[in-house]
Amino acid sequence: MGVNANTNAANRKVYVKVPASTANLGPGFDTLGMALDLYEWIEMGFAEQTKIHLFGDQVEGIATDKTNLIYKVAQLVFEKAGVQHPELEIAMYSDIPLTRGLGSSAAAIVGGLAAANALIGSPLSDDTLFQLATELEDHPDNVGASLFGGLVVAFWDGQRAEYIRVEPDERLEVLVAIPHFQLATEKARHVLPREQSLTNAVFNVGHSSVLVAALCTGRLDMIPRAMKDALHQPYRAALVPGLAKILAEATDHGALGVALSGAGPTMLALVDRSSSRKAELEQFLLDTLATEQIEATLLWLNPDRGGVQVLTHFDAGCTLIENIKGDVRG
Ligand SMILES: Nc1ncnc2c1ncn2[C@@H]1O[C@H](COP(=O)(O)OP(=O)(O)O)[C@@H](O)[C@H]1O
Ligand SMILES: N[C@@H](CCOP(=O)(O)O)C(=O)O
Repeated sequence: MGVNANTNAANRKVYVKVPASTANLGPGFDTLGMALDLYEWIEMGFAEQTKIHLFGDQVEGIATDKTNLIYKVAQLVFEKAGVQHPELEIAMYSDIPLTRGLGSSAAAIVGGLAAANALIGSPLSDDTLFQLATELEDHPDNVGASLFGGLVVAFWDGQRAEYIRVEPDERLEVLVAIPHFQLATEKARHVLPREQSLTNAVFNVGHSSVLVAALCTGRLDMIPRAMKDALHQPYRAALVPGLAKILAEATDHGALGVALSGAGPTMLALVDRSSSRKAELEQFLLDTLATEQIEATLLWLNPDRGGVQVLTHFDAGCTLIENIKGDVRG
């Protein structure tokens, strides 16, 4: 994370850009995450009175008072650093859809932590931010990916989270089908059984291990067999019409592997970017969801490799939205 620190300026502002993420990648329940090139931007500065401005289509229902998640995580950073800044001006623009399994809450947490830390001169290390983010999100897969970018293999034992970042294979492209309905992660976790069989545990340890090894060694041919799960997708399929068929058949239509993205309802296919079957895969996903009367948006994405970025080239005279349009998105 690059930081432009100037801690003394009361009118100082920082800007961060934070990627969306897909968690689990099938068998890696709560342990495998990949950052995606879909972003949220946050501007944060000190203020006399707290003001929160939200821009974009993906902000419905987000609080604009001190209950806002970004405000609250910023206060955690200040507390941890031993400073007090109760009044903040925050602006946020996001392209990450809410409650769809693309890590919007993790992006808000990571973006809020990174912005607040940069605002006070970055006293907290990346590892401290990762520990804080994992505790807040309750699992390290999304937050690790949004923080560090790329593919993050992680675990959390309730005390500490550990991770290894893996560079995603250049050949990997991602197709997501984002249904036009929301599914809160909390609800999708409630359908999971508290206890699992040894058979399921062994199935997932094996598949997840081989999937990680395949992703680390460029064995894309192994992804179709390794990207299978017994711990969460079978239970969550009841919440996402069409998921069971898509999981069973997408590899027959050109996907390397397919999974529920995070807790859903978005479905994600890994695709070899040189594949000649992209249109066939798109049609299969749309037809399957249409049969279930599910409207969905398809998006082609790439892995994000940089994770959260503290931006230094924003124009302090512009609003966040003007900056994003002008400088970031061209
Ligand atoms: N930018 C944001 N600012 C504040 N809260 C946010 C932001 N993004 C997400 N959230 C909170 O996170 C919730 C979605 O989290 P969750 O159910 O885990 O879904 P997902 O992370 O898959 O999008 C939203 O309903 C909202 O409460
Ligand atoms: N491992 C978690 C991931 C939730 O991700 P989200 O993007 O849906 O918030 C889970 O599967 O519950």
